[in-house]
Amino acid sequence: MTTDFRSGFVCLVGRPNTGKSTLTNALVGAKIAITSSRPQTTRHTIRGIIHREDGQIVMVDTPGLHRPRTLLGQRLNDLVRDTYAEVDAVGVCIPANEKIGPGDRWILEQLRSVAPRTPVLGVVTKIDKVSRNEVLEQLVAVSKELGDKAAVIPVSAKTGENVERFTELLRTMMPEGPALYPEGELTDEPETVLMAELIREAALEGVREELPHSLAVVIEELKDSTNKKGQPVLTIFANLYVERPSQKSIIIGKGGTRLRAVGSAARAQLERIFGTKVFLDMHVKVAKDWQRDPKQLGKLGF
Ligand SMILES: Nc1nc2c(ncn2[C@@H]2O[C@H](COP(=O)(O)OP(=O)(O)OP(=O)(O)O)[C@@H](O)[C@H]2O)c(=O)[nH]1
Repeated sequence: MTTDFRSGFVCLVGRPNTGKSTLTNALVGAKIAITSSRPQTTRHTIRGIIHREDGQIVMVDTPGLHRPRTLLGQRLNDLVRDTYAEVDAVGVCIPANEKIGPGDRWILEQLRSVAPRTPVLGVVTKIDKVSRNEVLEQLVAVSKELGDKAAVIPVSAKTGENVERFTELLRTMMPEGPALYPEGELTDEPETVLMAELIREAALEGVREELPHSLAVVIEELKDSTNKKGQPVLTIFANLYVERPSQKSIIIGKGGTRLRAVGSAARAQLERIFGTKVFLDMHVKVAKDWQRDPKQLGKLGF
Protein backbone atom coordinates (compact mmCIF):
# COMPACT_ATOMS: atom_id res chain seq x y z
CA MET A 1 0.00 0.00 0.00
CA THR A 2 1.34 3.45 -0.89
CA THR A 3 1.42 6.16 1.75
CA ASP A 4 -1.33 8.23 0.26
CA PHE A 5 -3.94 5.54 -0.24
CA ARG A 6 -7.31 7.22 -0.38
CA SER A 7 -10.78 5.84 0.08
CA GLY A 8 -14.29 7.12 0.31
CA PHE A 9 -17.82 7.33 -1.02
CA VAL A 10 -19.06 9.03 -4.15
CA CYS A 11 -22.59 9.59 -5.29
CA LEU A 12 -23.65 10.57 -8.80
CA VAL A 13 -26.75 12.69 -9.01
CA GLY A 14 -28.66 14.24 -11.87
CA ARG A 15 -31.96 14.30 -13.64
CA PRO A 16 -33.34 10.97 -14.86
CA ASN A 17 -31.61 9.58 -17.96
CA THR A 18 -28.46 11.68 -17.58
CA GLY A 19 -26.25 8.57 -17.68
CA LYS A 20 -25.55 7.98 -13.98
CA SER A 21 -26.00 4.20 -14.04
CA THR A 22 -24.07 3.75 -17.27
CA LEU A 23 -21.20 5.81 -15.88
CA THR A 24 -21.20 3.87 -12.62
CA ASN A 25 -20.92 0.65 -14.63
CA ALA A 26 -18.10 2.07 -16.73
CA LEU A 27 -16.21 3.10 -13.59
CA VAL A 28 -16.74 -0.15 -11.74
CA GLY A 29 -16.30 -2.31 -14.81
CA ALA A 30 -19.25 -4.63 -14.23
CA LYS A 31 -22.98 -4.47 -14.71
CA ILE A 32 -24.22 -3.88 -11.20
CA ALA A 33 -26.31 -0.75 -11.27
CA ILE A 34 -29.37 -1.23 -13.41
CA THR A 35 -29.57 0.87 -16.56
CA SER A 36 -32.52 1.56 -18.70
CA SER A 37 -33.58 4.06 -21.32
CA ARG A 38 -36.52 4.97 -19.08
CA PRO A 39 -36.29 7.48 -16.23
CA GLN A 40 -36.31 6.73 -12.49
CA THR A 41 -35.40 3.10 -12.49
CA THR A 42 -32.64 3.17 -9.90
CA ARG A 43 -34.53 2.80 -6.65
CA HIS A 44 -32.15 1.13 -4.26
CA THR A 45 -28.79 2.33 -3.05
CA ILE A 46 -26.67 0.03 -5.15
CA ARG A 47 -22.95 0.37 -4.73
CA GLY A 48 -20.17 -0.48 -7.07
CA ILE A 49 -16.58 -0.40 -5.84
CA ILE A 50 -13.58 0.87 -7.80
CA HIS A 51 -10.43 -0.90 -6.61
CA ARG A 52 -7.10 0.71 -7.45
CA GLU A 53 -3.56 0.35 -6.22
CA ASP A 54 -3.69 3.81 -4.72
CA GLY A 55 -7.26 3.96 -3.57
CA GLN A 56 -10.77 2.65 -3.32
CA ILE A 57 -13.89 4.51 -4.36
CA VAL A 58 -17.30 3.26 -3.36
CA MET A 59 -20.01 4.40 -5.75
CA VAL A 60 -23.37 4.97 -4.13
CA ASP A 61 -26.14 5.02 -6.68
CA THR A 62 -29.31 6.70 -5.46
CA PRO A 63 -32.74 7.26 -6.84
CA GLY A 64 -33.39 10.89 -7.71
CA LEU A 65 -35.22 13.19 -5.33
CA HIS A 66 -38.80 13.73 -6.34
CA ARG A 67 -41.90 15.35 -4.97
CA PRO A 68 -43.11 12.87 -2.33
CA ARG A 69 -46.73 11.87 -2.78
CA THR A 70 -46.64 8.67 -0.77
CA LEU A 71 -44.86 7.30 2.27
CA LEU A 72 -42.57 5.38 -0.05
CA GLY A 73 -41.71 8.62 -1.86
CA GLN A 74 -40.89 10.28 1.47
CA ARG A 75 -38.70 7.44 2.64
CA LEU A 76 -36.83 7.44 -0.66
CA ASN A 77 -36.21 11.18 -0.33
CA ASP A 78 -34.91 10.81 3.24
CA LEU A 79 -32.57 8.11 2.04
CA VAL A 80 -31.25 10.28 -0.75
CA ARG A 81 -30.73 13.29 1.53
CA ASP A 82 -28.77 11.20 4.04
CA THR A 83 -26.66 9.85 1.23
CA TYR A 84 -25.77 13.33 -0.04
CA ALA A 85 -24.61 14.40 3.40
CA GLU A 86 -22.56 11.27 4.13
CA VAL A 87 -20.54 10.87 0.95
CA ASP A 88 -17.11 12.41 0.32
CA ALA A 89 -18.03 13.82 -3.07
CA VAL A 90 -21.11 14.25 -5.24
CA GLY A 91 -20.84 14.21 -9.02
CA VAL A 92 -23.59 16.20 -10.67
CA CYS A 93 -24.27 14.62 -14.07
CA ILE A 94 -25.43 16.89 -16.86
CA PRO A 95 -25.53 15.51 -20.41
CA ALA A 96 -23.49 17.34 -23.04
CA ASN A 97 -26.40 17.25 -25.45
CA GLU A 98 -29.05 18.93 -23.28
CA LYS A 99 -29.37 22.53 -22.11
CA ILE A 100 -29.08 23.09 -18.36
CA GLY A 101 -32.64 23.54 -17.11
CA PRO A 102 -34.79 23.99 -14.01
CA GLY A 103 -34.46 20.26 -13.22
CA ASP A 104 -30.67 20.52 -12.93
CA ARG A 105 -30.90 23.73 -10.90
CA TRP A 106 -33.41 22.16 -8.52
CA ILE A 107 -30.98 19.32 -7.83
CA LEU A 108 -28.15 21.78 -7.19
CA GLU A 109 -30.33 23.74 -4.77
CA GLN A 110 -31.24 20.54 -2.91
CA LEU A 111 -27.58 19.62 -2.69
CA ARG A 112 -26.62 23.01 -1.32
CA SER A 113 -29.33 22.95 1.30
CA VAL A 114 -29.03 19.34 2.55
CA ALA A 115 -25.28 18.84 2.16
CA PRO A 116 -23.56 22.23 2.00
CA ARG A 117 -20.22 20.77 3.04
CA THR A 118 -20.05 17.89 0.55
CA PRO A 119 -17.63 18.71 -2.29
CA VAL A 120 -19.38 18.83 -5.65
CA LEU A 121 -17.94 17.91 -9.02
CA GLY A 122 -19.52 18.69 -12.38
CA VAL A 123 -19.74 15.74 -14.77
CA VAL A 124 -20.64 16.49 -18.38
CA THR A 125 -21.84 13.10 -19.65
CA LYS A 126 -22.43 11.59 -23.12
CA ILE A 127 -19.77 13.75 -24.79
CA ASP A 128 -19.69 11.30 -27.72
CA LYS A 129 -23.07 12.69 -28.75
CA VAL A 130 -21.92 16.23 -29.60
CA SER A 131 -19.05 18.15 -31.21
CA ARG A 132 -15.95 19.24 -29.30
CA ASN A 133 -17.19 22.83 -29.39
CA GLU A 134 -20.48 21.92 -27.84
CA VAL A 135 -18.66 19.98 -25.10
CA LEU A 136 -16.61 23.08 -24.38
CA GLU A 137 -19.69 25.29 -24.21
CA GLN A 138 -21.37 22.87 -21.82
CA LEU A 139 -18.26 22.75 -19.60
CA VAL A 140 -18.37 26.53 -19.31
CA ALA A 141 -22.12 26.53 -18.64
CA VAL A 142 -21.86 23.85 -15.93
CA SER A 143 -18.91 25.63 -14.35
CA LYS A 144 -21.00 28.80 -14.13
CA GLU A 145 -23.75 26.94 -12.28
CA LEU A 146 -21.40 25.22 -9.85
CA GLY A 147 -19.07 28.12 -9.09
CA ASP A 148 -15.31 28.48 -9.30
CA LYS A 149 -14.39 25.96 -6.65
CA ALA A 150 -15.90 22.92 -8.35
CA ALA A 151 -14.00 20.94 -10.97
CA VAL A 152 -15.91 19.97 -14.11
CA ILE A 153 -14.99 16.95 -16.19
CA PRO A 154 -16.30 15.74 -19.56
CA VAL A 155 -16.82 11.96 -19.97
CA SER A 156 -18.35 9.37 -22.24
CA ALA A 157 -19.33 6.12 -20.57
CA LYS A 158 -20.03 4.76 -24.04
CA THR A 159 -16.59 5.26 -25.58
CA GLY A 160 -14.74 5.26 -22.28
CA GLU A 161 -13.23 8.67 -23.00
CA ASN A 162 -11.96 10.28 -19.78
CA VAL A 163 -13.35 7.54 -17.56
CA GLU A 164 -9.86 6.86 -16.22
CA ARG A 165 -9.21 10.57 -15.65
CA PHE A 166 -12.52 10.84 -13.88
CA THR A 167 -11.57 7.98 -11.54
CA GLU A 168 -8.26 9.71 -10.78
CA LEU A 169 -10.04 12.99 -10.07
CA LEU A 170 -12.45 11.24 -7.72
CA ARG A 171 -9.54 9.57 -5.94
CA THR A 172 -7.93 12.91 -5.21
CA MET A 173 -11.21 14.09 -3.66
CA MET A 174 -11.29 11.17 -1.21
CA PRO A 175 -9.80 11.41 2.29
CA GLU A 176 -6.64 9.43 3.08
CA GLY A 177 -7.55 6.07 4.52
CA PRO A 178 -7.37 2.31 4.04
CA ALA A 179 -9.56 0.22 1.74
CA LEU A 180 -13.12 0.02 3.01
CA TYR A 181 -14.04 -3.28 1.35
CA PRO A 182 -12.06 -6.39 0.42
CA GLU A 183 -10.81 -6.52 -3.17
CA GLY A 184 -13.09 -8.30 -5.59
CA GLU A 185 -16.22 -7.04 -3.96
CA LEU A 186 -18.42 -5.18 -6.42
CA THR A 187 -21.46 -4.40 -4.37
CA ASP A 188 -22.42 -4.65 -0.72
CA GLU A 189 -26.11 -4.95 -1.41
CA PRO A 190 -27.38 -8.24 -0.09
CA GLU A 191 -27.79 -10.47 -3.11
CA THR A 192 -31.52 -10.80 -2.55
CA VAL A 193 -31.93 -7.03 -3.02
CA LEU A 194 -30.12 -7.25 -6.32
CA MET A 195 -32.24 -10.25 -7.36
CA ALA A 196 -35.46 -8.45 -6.46
CA GLU A 197 -34.33 -5.35 -8.36
CA LEU A 198 -33.52 -7.35 -11.51
CA ILE A 199 -36.89 -9.11 -11.43
CA ARG A 200 -38.66 -5.81 -10.83
CA GLU A 201 -36.87 -4.27 -13.83
CA ALA A 202 -37.89 -7.17 -16.07
CA ALA A 203 -41.48 -7.04 -14.85
CA LEU A 204 -41.75 -3.31 -15.53
CA GLU A 205 -40.32 -3.48 -19.04
CA GLY A 206 -42.91 -2.14 -21.46
CA VAL A 207 -45.57 -1.45 -18.82
CA ARG A 208 -43.83 1.24 -16.80
CA GLU A 209 -46.40 3.90 -17.68
CA GLU A 210 -49.17 1.76 -16.25
CA LEU A 211 -47.36 0.66 -13.10
CA PRO A 212 -44.66 3.20 -12.29
CA HIS A 213 -44.26 2.80 -8.53
CA SER A 214 -46.87 0.17 -7.81
CA LEU A 215 -44.72 -2.92 -7.99
CA ALA A 216 -42.56 -4.40 -5.25
CA VAL A 217 -40.64 -7.65 -5.42
CA VAL A 218 -39.77 -9.75 -2.38
CA ILE A 219 -37.45 -12.74 -2.50
CA GLU A 220 -39.10 -15.32 -0.25
CA GLU A 221 -36.62 -18.16 -0.42
CA LEU A 222 -33.45 -19.36 -2.15
CA LYS A 223 -32.73 -23.07 -2.66
CA ASP A 224 -29.58 -24.72 -4.00
CA SER A 225 -29.96 -27.99 -5.90
CA THR A 226 -28.59 -29.80 -8.96
CA ASN A 227 -30.28 -30.61 -12.25
CA LYS A 228 -30.26 -33.94 -14.14
CA LYS A 229 -26.90 -33.11 -15.67
CA GLY A 230 -25.46 -32.57 -12.22
CA GLN A 231 -25.15 -28.80 -12.69
CA PRO A 232 -25.92 -26.55 -9.72
CA VAL A 233 -29.25 -24.75 -9.94
CA LEU A 234 -30.35 -21.86 -7.77
CA THR A 235 -34.11 -21.75 -7.28
CA ILE A 236 -35.43 -18.29 -6.47
CA PHE A 237 -38.91 -17.97 -5.02
CA ALA A 238 -40.14 -14.42 -5.59
CA ASN A 239 -43.40 -12.66 -4.83
CA LEU A 240 -44.41 -9.71 -6.98
CA TYR A 241 -46.74 -7.34 -5.15
CA VAL A 242 -49.08 -5.01 -6.97
CA GLU A 243 -51.82 -2.77 -5.56
CA ARG A 244 -54.80 -3.74 -7.68
CA PRO A 245 -56.15 -6.84 -9.45
CA SER A 246 -56.02 -4.93 -12.78
CA GLN A 247 -52.27 -4.49 -12.29
CA LYS A 248 -51.93 -8.18 -11.59
CA SER A 249 -53.50 -8.93 -14.99
CA ILE A 250 -51.07 -6.53 -16.67
CA ILE A 251 -48.07 -8.28 -15.14
CA ILE A 252 -49.32 -11.77 -15.92
CA GLY A 253 -50.61 -11.04 -19.43
CA LYS A 254 -53.00 -13.16 -21.53
CA GLY A 255 -52.69 -16.78 -20.49
CA GLY A 256 -49.55 -15.96 -18.50
CA THR A 257 -47.49 -15.18 -21.62
CA ARG A 258 -46.15 -11.91 -20.29
CA LEU A 259 -45.07 -13.33 -16.95
CA ARG A 260 -43.24 -16.14 -18.73
CA ALA A 261 -41.38 -13.60 -20.87
CA VAL A 262 -40.54 -11.59 -17.73
CA GLY A 263 -39.28 -14.79 -16.13
CA SER A 264 -36.93 -15.67 -18.95
CA ALA A 265 -35.58 -12.11 -19.24
CA ALA A 266 -34.93 -11.94 -15.49
CA ARG A 267 -33.46 -15.43 -15.44
CA ALA A 268 -30.94 -14.60 -18.18
CA GLN A 269 -29.76 -11.54 -16.20
CA LEU A 270 -29.63 -13.45 -12.92
CA GLU A 271 -27.65 -16.31 -14.46
CA ARG A 272 -25.14 -13.86 -15.87
CA ILE A 273 -24.64 -11.97 -12.63
CA PHE A 274 -24.66 -14.91 -10.23
CA GLY A 275 -22.86 -17.31 -12.58
CA THR A 276 -25.18 -20.24 -11.99
CA LYS A 277 -28.25 -21.81 -13.57
CA VAL A 278 -31.39 -20.24 -12.15
CA PHE A 279 -34.92 -21.49 -11.77
CA LEU A 280 -37.33 -18.67 -11.09
CA ASP A 281 -40.58 -19.34 -9.25
CA MET A 282 -42.72 -16.19 -9.33
CA HIS A 283 -46.10 -15.40 -7.83
CA VAL A 284 -48.05 -12.20 -8.39
CA LYS A 285 -50.05 -10.98 -5.39
CA VAL A 286 -52.26 -8.02 -4.67
CA ALA A 287 -51.30 -6.06 -1.53
CA LYS A 288 -53.73 -3.19 -1.40
CA ASP A 289 -52.22 0.30 -1.10
CA TRP A 290 -48.87 -0.99 0.05
CA GLN A 291 -47.23 2.34 -0.69
CA ARG A 292 -49.22 4.05 2.03
CA ASP A 293 -49.07 1.39 4.72
CA PRO A 294 -45.97 1.50 6.95
CA LYS A 295 -46.39 -2.15 8.04
CA GLN A 296 -46.51 -3.40 4.47
CA LEU A 297 -43.60 -1.15 3.51
CA GLY A 298 -41.50 -2.65 6.28
CA LYS A 299 -42.30 -6.13 5.04
CA LEU A 300 -41.25 -5.14 1.54
CA GLY A 301 -37.91 -3.86 2.77
CA PHE A 302 -38.46 -0.09 2.63
N1 LIG B 1 -24.25 8.08 -26.39
C1 LIG B 1 -24.19 7.87 -25.07
N2 LIG B 1 -25.30 7.43 -24.41
C2 LIG B 1 -25.21 7.24 -23.08
C3 LIG B 1 -24.02 7.48 -22.35
N3 LIG B 1 -24.26 7.22 -21.05
C4 LIG B 1 -25.55 6.81 -20.97
N4 LIG B 1 -26.13 6.82 -22.19
C5 LIG B 1 -27.53 6.43 -22.51
O1 LIG B 1 -28.43 7.29 -21.83
C6 LIG B 1 -29.58 6.57 -21.33
C7 LIG B 1 -29.72 6.77 -19.84
O2 LIG B 1 -28.60 6.23 -19.16
P1 LIG B 1 -28.69 5.73 -17.65
O3 LIG B 1 -27.30 5.38 -17.25
O4 LIG B 1 -29.76 4.71 -17.48
O5 LIG B 1 -29.16 7.09 -16.95
P2 LIG B 1 -29.48 7.35 -15.40
O6 LIG B 1 -29.10 8.76 -15.15
O7 LIG B 1 -28.87 6.31 -14.54
O8 LIG B 1 -31.05 7.22 -15.42
P3 LIG B 1 -32.09 6.99 -14.19
O9 LIG B 1 -31.77 5.67 -13.58
O10 LIG B 1 -33.38 6.99 -14.90
O11 LIG B 1 -31.93 8.16 -13.27
C8 LIG B 1 -29.34 5.12 -21.73
O12 LIG B 1 -30.07 4.86 -22.89
C9 LIG B 1 -27.84 5.05 -21.98
O13 LIG B 1 -27.51 4.06 -22.92
C10 LIG B 1 -22.85 7.95 -23.09
O14 LIG B 1 -21.77 8.20 -22.55
N5 LIG B 1 -23.02 8.12 -24.43
